Amino acid sequence: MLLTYWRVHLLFTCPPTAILFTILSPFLTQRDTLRIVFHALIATVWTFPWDTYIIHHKAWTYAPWAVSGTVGLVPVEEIFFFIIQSILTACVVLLVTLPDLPALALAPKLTSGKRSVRPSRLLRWLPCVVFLTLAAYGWRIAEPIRSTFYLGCIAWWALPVLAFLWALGGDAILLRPVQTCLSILLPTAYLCLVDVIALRAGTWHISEATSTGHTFISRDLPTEEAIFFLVTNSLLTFGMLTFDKAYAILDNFPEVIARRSLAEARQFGKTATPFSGKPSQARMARPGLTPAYFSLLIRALRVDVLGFPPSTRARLEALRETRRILATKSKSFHAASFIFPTAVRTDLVALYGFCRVTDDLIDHADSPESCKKILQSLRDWLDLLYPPAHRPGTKSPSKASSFELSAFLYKHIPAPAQPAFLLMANLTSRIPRYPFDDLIAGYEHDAMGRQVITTSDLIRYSRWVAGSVAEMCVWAMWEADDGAPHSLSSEAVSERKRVLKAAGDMGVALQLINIARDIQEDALRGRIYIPKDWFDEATPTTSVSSLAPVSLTRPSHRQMLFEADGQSQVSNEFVYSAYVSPLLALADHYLRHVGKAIDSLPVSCQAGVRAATRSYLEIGHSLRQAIELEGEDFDGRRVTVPPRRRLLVVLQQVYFASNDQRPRARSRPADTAHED
Ligand SMILES: CC1=C(/C=C/C(C)=C/C=C/C(C)=C/C=C/C=C(C)/C=C/C=C(C)/C=C/C2=C(C)CCCC2(C)C)C(C)(C)CCC1
Repeated sequence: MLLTYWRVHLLFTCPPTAILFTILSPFLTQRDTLRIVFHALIATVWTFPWDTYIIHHKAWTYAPWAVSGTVGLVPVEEIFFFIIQSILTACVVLLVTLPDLPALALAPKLTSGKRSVRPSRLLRWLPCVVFLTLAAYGWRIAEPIRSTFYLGCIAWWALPVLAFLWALGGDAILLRPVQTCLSILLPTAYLCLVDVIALRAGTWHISEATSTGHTFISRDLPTEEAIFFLVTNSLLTFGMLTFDKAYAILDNFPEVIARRSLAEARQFGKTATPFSGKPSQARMARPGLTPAYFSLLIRALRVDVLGFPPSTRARLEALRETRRILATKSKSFHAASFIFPTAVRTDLVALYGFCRVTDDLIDHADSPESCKKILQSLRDWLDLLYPPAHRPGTKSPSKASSFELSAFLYKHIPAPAQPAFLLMANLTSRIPRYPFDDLIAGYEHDAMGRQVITTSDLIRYSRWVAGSVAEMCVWAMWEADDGAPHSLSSEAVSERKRVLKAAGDMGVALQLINIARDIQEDALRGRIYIPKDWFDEATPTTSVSSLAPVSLTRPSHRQMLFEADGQSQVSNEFVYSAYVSPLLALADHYLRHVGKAIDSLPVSCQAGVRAATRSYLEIGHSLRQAIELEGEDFDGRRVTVPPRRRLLVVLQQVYFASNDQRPRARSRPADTAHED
């Protein structure tokens, strides 16, 4: 069977591209699509005239039976090749950089004190000089009658663009050496293999007169072809990573981009007010093949990262440190964050880092007084970040300067926690104050040893500690949504309110599952979150009796659990199932509207939220299974979900979640008359 040019594509270039595209599709953002389309376009525009020129000089020829038609001298299949290779390599870049935070590749880690910037400047400019020199040499040797024609043509055609890309993004590319090498070498190796197959089948032919005759690895692979794929994949990889650099600056350090107008400058300092639309100008630009968008990207790329002002540099280091802490202390969160688009991921790292370190500060406080001091410091921090609302007739309160913020941190917050505070300060333009206040109220509840008396106390507590965090995440997702409208209609505002309510409910549900899993562990730490009145046989409330009908009448339950406080172990006679099941039923109640609300989140975040929620719900599922099997003998051990099962659930949610598989309540308790 003759291997026509279309067959080469159908058999060898389309399938891997389709597979990679399908793997990536749940994670693709508008920006990614734009990057891919841009590269396919520019590859075609840049390569077509050059290809016409080398075909004209017969550097390469194609068998007439192998092509279906031509545009000028160039076969249509060849034009398709420019496009498909761009998509293939762009997908490889996206895949290998999926777990990255591109902001961290903006500048090398600050080591002891001030580092010399000379080596980095040298590395940024030296390759440009080398590329341009080689391009000039290529121009000299690219005479049509010489055996160096094809090699020379590749050099003068590709190397000036490589030099340009290196000048724009070389510093960021250098800091991602593994990702860069993989993105270039994997498609290069594969396309060389395809090339060998096509050359052997006679689909196309490289002229002996205009090539050096050297081969690489295989006898059938001319060195020029290997170099050709190496440089084209380098062009695509450098281009993709340079876009990443621009986005990292726009998303994380918009203040360093030259401000053009006073209005724009004001926007940078604006704090989020509920539903005011998108606050930051730099993030507001909608991706598109428009001059305005590209001029914004170029402005970002013109920033000298090594010359970042100290406060910006400090934030970059804070991000690095917070990410390091999360990667060691919270592996599952760290892994789960890969599912989110990078613009959201940085904010989620900042949020989670802040929650984690503030929780640790409270947990490790050595006395109730120091606990109170920490709580007060947290509130003072919020006052600095969110000046009180401006009242008519009074002087408008101004935001604290970065000097004031640093001075506050230095005085009141232990050094290891400071990076997380610094990062969180960057979120105030996207997340309003109220969920942070709620979180602090939750900390206070724990720190002051307050008791959970009623079901509504339990729900309020769960809203404070978990619902608040879920709402913060939703705010971060909206802000990073590049497809969101710039001003919101009244329907969009009510939709957002509904989503925020559902996010709060989801936080409550997940916290209830957490409590159900950790009853024993919490009791050993002196914390009991089961409402006290669930133990009270004398006055069972309607809702409690419907939720926990089985063993509330057992005389010794209340005593046993509360006696565990301060003792070394919890009695084995405690009937855990009597409290775990109602807690799970209550969680189901709060999950009722969650699935629908997830569908209203920015599309690029839906897979991540679904996967994170679903894998958490698996804990509830495992608890239920244990209770179904063991009944009243269930001993309250901390159930875990095996990593394989978790991975499966995540994959299923990311790739196959249909409406009936999305996170939702299992069943509705008979009586769900909870106050909340
Ligand atoms: C020839 C030949 C062939 C093939 C072909 C092909 C396949 C091609 C491809 C090609 C390609 C695939 C190319 C590519 C290119 C690319 C480029 C050229 C790029 C550029 C870029 C840029 C320039 C960018 C820039 C930027 C950024 C990055 C950011 C923002 C801003 C700006 C826009 C500035 C064969 C083997 C068949 C046979 C023999 C011969």
